[in-house]
Amino acid sequence: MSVKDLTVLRGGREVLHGVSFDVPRGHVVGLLGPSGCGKTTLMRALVGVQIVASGEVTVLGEPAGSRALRNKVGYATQNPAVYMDLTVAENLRYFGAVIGAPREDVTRVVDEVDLGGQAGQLVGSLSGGQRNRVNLAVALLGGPELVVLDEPTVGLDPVLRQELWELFHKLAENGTTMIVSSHVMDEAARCQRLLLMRDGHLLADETPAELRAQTGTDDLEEAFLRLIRGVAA
Ligand SMILES: Nc1ncnc2c1ncn2[C@@H]1O[C@H](COP(=O)(O)OP(=O)(O)OP(=O)(O)O)[C@@H](O)[C@H]1O
Repeated sequence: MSVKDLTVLRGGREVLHGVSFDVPRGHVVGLLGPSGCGKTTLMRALVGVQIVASGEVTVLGEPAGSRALRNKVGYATQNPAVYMDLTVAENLRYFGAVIGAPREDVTRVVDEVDLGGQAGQLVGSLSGGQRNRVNLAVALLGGPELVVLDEPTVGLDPVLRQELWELFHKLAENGTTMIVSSHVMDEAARCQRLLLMRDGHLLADETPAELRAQTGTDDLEEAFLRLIRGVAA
């Protein structure tokens, strides 16, 4: 996947200012940065639903959003986009049918997000964290080659967060590229690559080890702050 000189305007204001990076397949990539820095906008451009002012976004060798990518890219938005008056399984069967996923995929993704016990429950009656996991399960239907997840671990307890990160790595080991956004730096250490953003600019594109070495601290939150101060200096 490659992004070249991507500029995006939202509400008449430039919110991404010429962002460029490459992501190799089968990596877990963290997209990190403070609220409002442009993470969601960048993710929208990757899945091809964002109007871009200029630049190029290429996904699995195709222009982002092209028809050939329809079944190859999974996207979970920050706010769950599932039907409240359907059960977990009904939602997954419905979205699976839309993208032509095999029926047995429903059981697989329900297990992956650990919602086996809630499969027959109405989504409207689930907790916020469980609802987020239904949203995540939808993104995993059909076994996409690129999965883009907007803050998938918000509101989850530490055990579940740990399990989801293990799932992301398992999927990546099988060749899926995972782009996962977060605004909490303690998730950064769980990623193989980090894209650090601030105010619509990409500040860094490196591994956690490289970031630690470059900034001279083991604490990734502090590393991010040092990077910002360095850029400002
Ligand atoms: N529909 C819109 N109209 C105008 N401005 C927008 C719109 N959507 C987003 N923006 C602006 O674009 C910038 C980037 O927003 P974006 O949602 O990409 O940030 P983010 O890093 O994902 O934030 P968060 O972590 O809070 O979700 C922000 O300044 C935001 O106010």
